[in-house]
Amino acid sequence: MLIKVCGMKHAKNIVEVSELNPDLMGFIFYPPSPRYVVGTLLPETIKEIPSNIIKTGVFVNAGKKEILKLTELFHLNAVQLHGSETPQLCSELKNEGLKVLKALRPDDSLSILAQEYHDVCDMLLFDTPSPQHGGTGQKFDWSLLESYNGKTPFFLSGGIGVEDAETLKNLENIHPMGVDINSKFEIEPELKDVSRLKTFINKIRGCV
Ligand SMILES: O=C(O)c1ccccc1N[C@@H]1O[C@H](COP(=O)(O)O)[C@@H](O)[C@H]1O
Repeated sequence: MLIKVCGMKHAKNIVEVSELNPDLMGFIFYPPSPRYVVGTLLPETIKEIPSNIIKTGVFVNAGKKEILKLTELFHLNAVQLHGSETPQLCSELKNEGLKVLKALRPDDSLSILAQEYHDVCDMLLFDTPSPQHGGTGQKFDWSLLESYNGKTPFFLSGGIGVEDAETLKNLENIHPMGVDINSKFEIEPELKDVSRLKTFINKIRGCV
C-alpha cells in the first residue's frame, strides 16, 4: 500500500519526513488552508527531496495557468485536484506530463463519477467532504467504497491516524492502492510528528 504524507510546510520537518521514504509527499497550494506553503516554503526545499518520492501539489479550483506556474516553480511531479475540477482540466494537466490525482466525494454515485475521470487521471482519492475541502481530520464511512467498481486506483483519505494502521492492513472489501495521511499526524498545526509517522509507516509496510 502506497503512503502519501500531505500538508508538509516547514523545511526541517520536510527533510525529516522524507527520510522515512513515503511514496508521495503533498504540499497545499490552497490559500485558505493553514498548511498553505506559498510565502513559507522555498521551492529549493522541495527540489532537494529524493527523486523517488512523488512531490504533489494540492490545489482547489485553481486555473490551469496558475497550476502550471506553481508546479514548475516548486518542482512538483504531481497534482492533487481537491475541488470541482473537470475531467478536461485533468486531461490537460496530464498532457503536460504531470501525474494527476483527482479527489472525489465518496457517495452512492462514486463509480459513475469516477468513470468520467478514468482516462484523464492516474489515481483517484476519496476524502471526507467538507466546506474547507480537506484537512479536517474527519473520516467518512469507508463502506461506501465497497461498491466502487471503477478501473482507476484510489487513495483512501480523511482523518486517518496511527490507530488505523491495523485496520488498513486487514481491509477485505475495499482495495485502496494507497493512504493519504495529514492532520492526525500533526504535533501542532502544519508540523508533522516524525515518530508517529514512523510507527504508522512501519506498521503499514509490515516492518514491525
Ligand atoms: O490539508 C489541507 O489543509 C487541505 C486543504 C484543502 C484541500 C485539501 C487539504 N488536504 C487534504 O485533505 C485530505 C485529508 O486530510 P486529513 O487527514 O483529514 O487531515 C488529505 O488528502 C490532504 O491531502
